[in-house]
Amino acid sequence: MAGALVEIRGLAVSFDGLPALRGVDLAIGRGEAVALVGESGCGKSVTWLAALGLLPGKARVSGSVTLEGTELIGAPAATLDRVRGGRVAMIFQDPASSLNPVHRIGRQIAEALRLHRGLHGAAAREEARRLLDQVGMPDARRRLDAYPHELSGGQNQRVMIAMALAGRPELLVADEPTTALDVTIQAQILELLAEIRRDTGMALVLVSHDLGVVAETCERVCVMYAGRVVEETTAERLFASPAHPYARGLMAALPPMEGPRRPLAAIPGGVPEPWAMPRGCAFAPRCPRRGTACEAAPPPLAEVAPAHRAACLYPGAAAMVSPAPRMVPA
Ligand SMILES: Nc1ncnc2c1ncn2[C@@H]1O[C@H](COP(=O)(O)OP(=O)(O)OP(=O)(O)O)[C@@H](O)[C@H]1O
Repeated sequence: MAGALVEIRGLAVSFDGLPALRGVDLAIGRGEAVALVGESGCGKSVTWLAALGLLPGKARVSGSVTLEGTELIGAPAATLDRVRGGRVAMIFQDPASSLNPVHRIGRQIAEALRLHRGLHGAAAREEARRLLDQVGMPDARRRLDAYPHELSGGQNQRVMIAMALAGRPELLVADEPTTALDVTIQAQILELLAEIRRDTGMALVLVSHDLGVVAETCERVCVMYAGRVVEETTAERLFASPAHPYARGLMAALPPMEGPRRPLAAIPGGVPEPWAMPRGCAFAPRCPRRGTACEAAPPPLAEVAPAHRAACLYPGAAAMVSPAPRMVPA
């Protein structure tokens, strides 16, 4: 993507010699909202933890992640410290485990403001209050003195978002930000993220396994499978005409919006274990449309239509009886 804010190329990660990411390619434009979806363990979180240098020391990382041209993989700790919580912020599923239980939330937000904006004392406290107001915390001034255990899960997630905003990020990565919350609160938090994006122009990456959440919040969707991006297009197009059989399976597993209830179509089989990764397409063992070519080498992520890429030799709508493989340049 020309002039991308973040460009990820060939990102590979392994733990103890076992692959978790196997060459992820992904670009995020300025102000864009992109969803990363896929089954548990496909590498959605590891992608961003690797990008921000947050993986444990045993992780082996290769490939490239650039933030407006600055390489982050292997960057000095000081560079990563400035980027994390500054230009790129990340929030996680369980706010309680990210907040410090023994410090008042005002102090925790003020600390983020000190680190990333050099604010101290009354100025930091006033800005912390403003941020809590911005994230819709009721009675923000009084809440500055609360401890995390005195707030609800939804309120703690708002605190996490306020802390993330403290560094005026250009990109917020929200990793399953609503999974631990009940349904009505989920909707409020998603609306809040959308509103902040509109107001600040920051880009948003939403990591989620919930396609409903994705459809409402993001313009573009990247579907991951077994450590790779297998399809990437607009949310609208993905829902209307998914090209990769895995994405088609995910769509078929969605409950209908209206009309009579029908049983959920499950994708038979499971994600391959890292120690038994197929040589070719990782989805081939589960794929109703696989051909012998699929087992030879992993298909590249290639354009199937304008602004629509899929890593499949037989992309498209109808199941074919005797498919002819798509020609891919060597
Ligand atoms: N610290 C770690 N040590 C060893 N393996 C790890 C570690 N962190 C992640 N992995 C492995 O990396 C792979 C990708 O994990 P990741 O958490 O990115 O998946 P995910 O798509 O975000 O799943 P979920 O939706 O469950 O969060 C998994 O096989 C996981 O077991």
